[in-house]
Amino acid sequence: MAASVSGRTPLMAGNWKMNLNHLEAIAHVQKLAFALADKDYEAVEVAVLPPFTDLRSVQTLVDGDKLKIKYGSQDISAQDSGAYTGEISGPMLAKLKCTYVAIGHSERRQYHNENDEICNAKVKAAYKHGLTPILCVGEGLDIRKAGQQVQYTLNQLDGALKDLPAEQAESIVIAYEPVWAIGTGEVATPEDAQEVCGAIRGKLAELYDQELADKVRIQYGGSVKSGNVAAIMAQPDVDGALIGGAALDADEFVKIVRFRDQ
Ligand SMILES: O=C[C@H](O)COP(=O)(O)O
Repeated sequence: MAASVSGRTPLMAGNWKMNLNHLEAIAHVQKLAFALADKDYEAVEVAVLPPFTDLRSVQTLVDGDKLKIKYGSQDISAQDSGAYTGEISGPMLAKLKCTYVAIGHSERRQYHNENDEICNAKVKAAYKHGLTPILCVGEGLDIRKAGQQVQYTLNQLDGALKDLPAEQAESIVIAYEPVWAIGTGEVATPEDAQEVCGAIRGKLAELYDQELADKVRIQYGGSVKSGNVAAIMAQPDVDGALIGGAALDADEFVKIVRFRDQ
């Protein structure tokens, strides 16, 4: 897989949220696999984050057809096992050969009251079981209007990475998702994305060191589409995108993966 000038391979991840059942998931991944060619995977890492109920089907397809698409879950329990009704554990996700797990998505923070402490425990649970976290951070509209987006987002980062050793932190993926841009069609400008993604890299250098910070991939998320992805990806500290709505359309997702062609 080829890396960019930065040395970081871009990661395009489709977060399906609560969409597509397991049969639709198979059809969708087959469509992606048919459209994507070796040259796409050489330039970009491609991943999907389906609902839990789809993961076994996606695993069977990816394994059986030896697909290069990676997959992961949208959440993980901080616990390994036990009386936690409705939760899905790290060992279960590892058994399904998930590569990634999204942690702290703003919808989890908003609807399930997940705070930085919970995100921190989930990040540690992911590493404990060999899963790579995609840690989501980002400010709401009120914070943005107050001009506090950088400080707010860095505080979330700081909290979620508490006591995380460098050997783990160096492989984490951070997704900067301004909440006001999620599912609204209101995309942050490339400069808005760079401001916070650059600050995230700076914070990683402060918490660890510059070498580690330069390895970490930082995605932008929030109304990413084929028409705006190239300008966002042109920013020096943006190494991919976490795509919601547009990832549900296979043709559109493939165009996003091929952002270089635009
Ligand atoms: O995880 C993905 C983000 O929440 C972005 O969603 P969106 O592309 O539908 O705005």
